[in-house]
Amino acid sequence: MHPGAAAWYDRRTSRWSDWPVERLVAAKRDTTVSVVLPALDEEPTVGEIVSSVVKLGADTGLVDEVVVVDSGSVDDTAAVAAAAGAAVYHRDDILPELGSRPGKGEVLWKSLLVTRGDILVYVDADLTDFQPHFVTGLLGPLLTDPGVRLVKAFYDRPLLDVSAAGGGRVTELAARPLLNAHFPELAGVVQPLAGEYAGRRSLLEWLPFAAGYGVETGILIDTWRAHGIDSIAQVDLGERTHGHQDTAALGRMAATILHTVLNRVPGGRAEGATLTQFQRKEGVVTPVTHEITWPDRPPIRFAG
Ligand SMILES: O=c1ccn([C@@H]2O[C@H](COP(=O)(O)OP(=O)(O)O[C@H]3O[C@H](CO)[C@@H](O)[C@H](O)[C@H]3O)[C@@H](O)[C@H]2O)c(=O)[nH]1
Ligand SMILES: O=C(O)[C@H](O)COP(=O)(O)O
Repeated sequence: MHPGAAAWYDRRTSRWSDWPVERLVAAKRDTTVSVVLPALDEEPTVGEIVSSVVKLGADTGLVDEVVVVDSGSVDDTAAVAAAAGAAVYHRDDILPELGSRPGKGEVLWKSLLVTRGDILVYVDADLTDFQPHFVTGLLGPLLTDPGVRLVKAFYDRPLLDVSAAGGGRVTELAARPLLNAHFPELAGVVQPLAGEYAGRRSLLEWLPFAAGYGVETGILIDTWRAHGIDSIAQVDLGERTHGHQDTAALGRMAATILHTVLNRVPGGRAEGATLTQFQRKEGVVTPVTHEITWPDRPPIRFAG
């Protein structure tokens, strides 16, 4: 590992149990916290997560608002989330004059306009084992160290037998090799694609947001470039289970992440914005071309 990355790993890695609720309550004072769930057709899971975060807020005061940003769901995600106590916004209703692009990056970017927290905690809406310590663990380094601006989660994924402590397939086959090659100072980040992370508004409002599934990789690289490695911390949250996509969908995710990384390499540039995959249709192998990326959204400070 890059020596700077190894030293960072030792300094900036903690476990959720290092951050007891009482300590965080004492440290929070007048800092406000928004928990944001990006959601595309997550009706089966979103309600339970929202209820659990709302209860955490009511019990401890650590969460000031819970917001779901709907990414174009066709199921009852929005109604279920609202019934569970979230403020729900549809992506098309935020900055409507700019239209809406598909993907997760868009809704995280737009979430900055409908939340007011000094700290934003992002949680995926498809988790099947959400626990309140996902939020408290991510808040720990931010509430106790003013030098920390971004906190990434990592966890075991018990349903997969390969390298439970590692990331998913895109993490191991694309994101990690790319980051080690182009940004070796970030090689100590256990799960760069984790959808659970928290950042200061004062950081996030000044960053561009990469499209779709490039958003995590972009935020990580851009935070490191703007503020250095010690502005980032990571927390072991224990175990996490979530929905899984098929290989073709993950191929498109990997392509988006490849574009995000290459566009941040000095002098680098990814060509095109499409990925051609192949399907057999009525006995004939047929190319299918997907749009996989769009230009970054600019820092919301310049767009809102
Ligand atoms: O167009 C989209 C696609 C996804 N989501 C939501 O984003 C979250 C994560 O999406 P998911 O498809 O479950 O991602 P994974 O396949 O699990 O991908 C992993 O890797 C991605 C790339 O870094 C991260 O964005 C994810 O958070 C991380 O869990 C979920 O709440 C989705 O509903 C949207 O809001 N809009
Ligand atoms: O995080 C990742 O690398 C991708 O989302 C794939 O995860 P999975 O292999 O757990 O489905």
